[in-house]
Amino acid sequence: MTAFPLPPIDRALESALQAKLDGLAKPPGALGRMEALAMQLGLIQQRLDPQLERAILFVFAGDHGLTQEGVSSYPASVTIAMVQTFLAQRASANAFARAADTEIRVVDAGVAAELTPHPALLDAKIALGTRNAAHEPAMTTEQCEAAITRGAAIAQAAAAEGFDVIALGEMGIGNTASAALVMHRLAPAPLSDCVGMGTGHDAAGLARKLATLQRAAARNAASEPLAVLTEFGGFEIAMMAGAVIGAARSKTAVLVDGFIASAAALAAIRLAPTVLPYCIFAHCSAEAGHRRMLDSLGALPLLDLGLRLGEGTGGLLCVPILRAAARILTDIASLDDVMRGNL
Ligand SMILES: O=C(O)c1ccc[n+]([C@@H]2O[C@H](COP(=O)([O-])O)[C@@H](O)[C@H]2O)c1
Ligand SMILES: Cc1cc2nc[nH]c2cc1C
Repeated sequence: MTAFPLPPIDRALESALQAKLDGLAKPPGALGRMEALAMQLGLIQQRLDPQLERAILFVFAGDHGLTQEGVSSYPASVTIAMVQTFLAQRASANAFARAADTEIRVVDAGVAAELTPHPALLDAKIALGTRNAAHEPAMTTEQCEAAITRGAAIAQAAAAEGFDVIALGEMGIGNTASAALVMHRLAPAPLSDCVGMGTGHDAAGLARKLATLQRAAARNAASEPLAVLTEFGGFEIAMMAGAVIGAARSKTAVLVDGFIASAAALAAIRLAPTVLPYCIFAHCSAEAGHRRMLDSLGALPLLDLGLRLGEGTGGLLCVPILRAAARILTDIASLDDVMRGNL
């Protein structure tokens, strides 16, 4: 399993969607990028009247062996503590999810502890954290493939359940280091352009993180997406990459959050370039490499609010924007009807 064949999105409806958008009771193009978003949703769902009401956020959680090198300013134990916080409905993502009327499920992709079962926790654990990518491959090829397959299955099941959009969030201390290595090889871009402050480093911490990642990168020259994920990825990153592929297979929009979720989308796009039109990039994170990563995909994020939290917080803020975009095509009268008084 190293190929993920997916036919290109069908653009046959494009001209009918454009004609419908142009015929609504507003000057053509006057809703700016919201119209492009409406078009994207119409093409994803293959409908002139796309529906976008039910949203779900999956928070993929995983631990990283790289934390043994001091790449994060927080201890690895924060990952499990935050998983408990999501389940207690008390994290930032929970607050934003309530505001966006969106369900959250937490996915244990590879947290370094056995977790107590919970109705909102999906056990998809590949292993108790990755290995230390500074010294050895983060995971085996089998683990990487299992994570991608599981992520795809999670997204496909959510689409079958009736969710109209799948938002990707993550939690994993050390995962900006892993995502930086993935970006370095897959954007590709010089490592120094991919490494940022993560949860918060001073200049010395940032220099130490870059030096550690240079050592990790020197260990292996992988440039194929599956090999890059195996060498440098995290279980939550590989699983989110799979979720992007699963959403695209299900013709379902996928809302990509910040730097780490985008690195997963980048890996999915390198594995299967035809998934790109299913991706909606929520925001540009304050993490240093994110703008360049988005540029390398030709992606224009919806928001730029200086967020650098992850958890899917940026994606959640975009859920109402997506709902409004779909309603352009379902709720607005045509200019013809307006001029004829046909309301
Ligand atoms: O989404 C982002 O752009 C983002 C940027 C910086 C940090 N984070 C979050 O912070 C954690 C990773 O930071 P670090 O420094 O431990 O690598 C992880 O839990 C992410 O959800 C997320
Ligand atoms: C407290 C805390 C919450 C987070 N949420 C996502 N990444 C995080 C990192 C920390 C440190």
